[in-house]
Amino acid sequence: MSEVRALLERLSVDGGDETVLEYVASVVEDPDFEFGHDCEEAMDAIAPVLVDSGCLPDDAAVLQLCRSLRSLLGREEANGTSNGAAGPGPHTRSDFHALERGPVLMGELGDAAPHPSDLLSGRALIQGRYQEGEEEEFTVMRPKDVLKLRKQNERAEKVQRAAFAVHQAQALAAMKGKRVTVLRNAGGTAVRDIHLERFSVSNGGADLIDDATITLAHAHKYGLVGRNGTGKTTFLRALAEGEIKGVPANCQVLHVEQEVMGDEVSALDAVLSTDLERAELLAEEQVLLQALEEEGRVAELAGRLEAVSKRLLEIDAYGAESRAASILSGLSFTKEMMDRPTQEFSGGWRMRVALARALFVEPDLLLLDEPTNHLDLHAVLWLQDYLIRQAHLGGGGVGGWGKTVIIVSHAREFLNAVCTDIVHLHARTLTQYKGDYDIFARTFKDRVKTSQAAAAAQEEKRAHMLEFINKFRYNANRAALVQSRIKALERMTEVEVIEEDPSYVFNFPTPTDLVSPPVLGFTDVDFAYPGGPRLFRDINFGIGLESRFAIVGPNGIGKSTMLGLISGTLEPTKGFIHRNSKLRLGIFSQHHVDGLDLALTPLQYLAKCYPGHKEQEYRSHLASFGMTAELAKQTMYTLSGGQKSRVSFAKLTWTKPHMLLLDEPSNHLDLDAVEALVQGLAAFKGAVLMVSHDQHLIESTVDELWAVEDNTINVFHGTFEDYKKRLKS
Ligand SMILES: Nc1ncnc2c1ncn2[C@@H]1O[C@H](COP(=O)(O)OP(=O)(O)OP(=O)(O)O)[C@@H](O)[C@H]1O
Ligand SMILES: Nc1ncnc2c1ncn2[C@@H]1O[C@H](COP(=O)(O)OP(=O)(O)OP(=O)(O)O)[C@@H](O)[C@H]1O
Repeated sequence: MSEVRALLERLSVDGGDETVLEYVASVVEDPDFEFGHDCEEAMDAIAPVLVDSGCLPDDAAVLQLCRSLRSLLGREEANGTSNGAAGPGPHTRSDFHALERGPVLMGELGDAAPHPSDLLSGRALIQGRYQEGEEEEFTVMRPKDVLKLRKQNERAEKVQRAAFAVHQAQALAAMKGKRVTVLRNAGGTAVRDIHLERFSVSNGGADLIDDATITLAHAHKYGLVGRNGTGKTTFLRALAEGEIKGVPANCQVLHVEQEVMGDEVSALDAVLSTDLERAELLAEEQVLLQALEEEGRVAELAGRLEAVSKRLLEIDAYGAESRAASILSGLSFTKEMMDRPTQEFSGGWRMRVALARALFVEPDLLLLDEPTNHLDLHAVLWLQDYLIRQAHLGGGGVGGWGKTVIIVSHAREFLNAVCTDIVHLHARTLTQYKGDYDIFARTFKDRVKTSQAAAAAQEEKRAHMLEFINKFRYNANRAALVQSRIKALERMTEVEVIEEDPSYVFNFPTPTDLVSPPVLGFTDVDFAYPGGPRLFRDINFGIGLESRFAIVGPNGIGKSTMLGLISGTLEPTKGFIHRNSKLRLGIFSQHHVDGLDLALTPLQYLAKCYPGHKEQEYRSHLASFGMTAELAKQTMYTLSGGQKSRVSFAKLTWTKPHMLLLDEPSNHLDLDAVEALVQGLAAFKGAVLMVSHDQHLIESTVDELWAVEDNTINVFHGTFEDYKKRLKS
């Protein structure tokens, strides 16, 4: 261990956090690292991460550490100004939080700014990359200043990366610490309605819900809807973490947000093991039976064995396995998959295990966060039926549902099928509506109209009164009337205007060049993953720039694989795929978030992916997918699901592709954004190929359905509704 690392460990609370200390050591040991005047720069770089991770209690402790480190590394300041008493450092934790909004960007450098992308991407002014005609837009900086700025940006990026590492470590620890258990009410009063009164929710300094009050009626199914980034997920988290008052102490709340941790336990056991009482009783039964057999202690053990067996029957312990299996099967697990260790499943499938556990546990309040995003159409239809059917059974208890559910979802059909009520998060308030999504949408529209009409009428009335007052103000005969108008005017209360959300536009740029046919064609293509079964055989088709189709098919049949073959990320095992060398593709993968560098801001990310442009270009491109200037500067791990999707859209369209390959593009997007996507795709002049189970998106954007079945792909002659019926049957 280096001396620096040892010093860090010695001065940290409880020896510090491994990841954080490694990071801090690597930062300060960098020969280019500058401590700055009285360790100012060092504080900038390491104080936030050390304090936020709990390694050091406050900035004062970090300042002392910085001074010790500087002396250890022999980087004392020449004038020796640094030996003052320890006190609060010049930089505070809020500086660090400000960094979550990105490092200093060029817009903040005023006229002295060099070409922004050169700095964003950490390159080039030094290499003399200015293009002709651009000189008038900025004053050329001295190379020394550019280097300094570049270093600042690099340092800021390092801090962002450390913050992200800490965030991930914390999320992992929280996930490990979560215990999901079937709780049985030991004679206490069953949980009925839940009243949440006067609560507020914020995240990273953003106020998301302000002084809201709602009642969750027992066994109702609530759809929680609202624009991307309004705070739905944050609200559910706060509810699950017990941060909102009003949830009774005996109310079990379960939030299905993250997949289960992968280990050697099978999917079926991962579900069954949530019933701790059952597991313990079964184990005890085994021990008792064995003792009876081996030691013959009948008189001593019979009583306990009888009690254990009675309780096992009471809790339907022997029916649990078939119940767990039927849930997993509904979520598209085959028998073989149920016995497979969870560590062998992808994130999406482990998410389904988490969902299966929650359905098995039947908590008093179940919180589902965009459940349909992880499911294939078959599983979505099953879940929909499961929640409705079980709800109608009512009453709860083993086998029944009848518990309260809040579902965050942007899937209109799903919300309509399942929800009894809608909770709308809008303008930092929560409003409850009876009925399904469509009823809510109509009612909300009416409320907006009515409130605007009432406000307009009020305004007109006010204007009339003012006119009267002004006209007769000096008329003694009308003095009483004027006085009464003034009083009435004072008494007039403001009419609350419900603002509609501003409309979105998604702008898919039109390619500036054309590609002549043949654009893309499959000739006798076969495909199998190494060691896997053959997924496609003898596939032949062509795609032009006017093609618009959705690939449909049951789960695991090969839809995403087909998109991979079309895009060239997968090679056929036999046959040939022709792709015009001029063809540019824009690919939105189902797991697009995995491709984002979450420690960066959207601006930094675009500049890294496509260097050599002005900051304003990146900004306006991000804006064309609804990313505001604020969001463009926020580190991406702090963005909501829908906000991250927008960054992916911005990235894939930067090159002005001729063909869009979209795998579940509407997942995470709010309904208005899906509408913007529909309009954007309609206006797009190029090919659109998608995999989706979003009925509205499919019906409004593609001309054909291509169904994958029996190792081949064929045009399906019928609507998506027809296809759904076929899948259900
Ligand atoms: N550090 C931060 N600084 C500023 N804003 C933040 C920070 N962290 C989170 N936020 C904001 O808080 C909000 C959290 O959104 P949340 O994920 O709860 O929204 P959501 O309604 O679930 O969105 P979606 O529909 O896209 O899933 C987002 O707008 C996000 O940008
Ligand atoms: N990289 C891989 N290596 C091996 N097998 C894979 C790989 N990716 C997918 N598979 C398998 O290939 C089959 C087809 O997968 P694919 O993801 O194309 O199906 P899909 O129809 O898109 O499914 P979904 O609806 O779940 O997205 C599945 O059985 C899957 O387990």
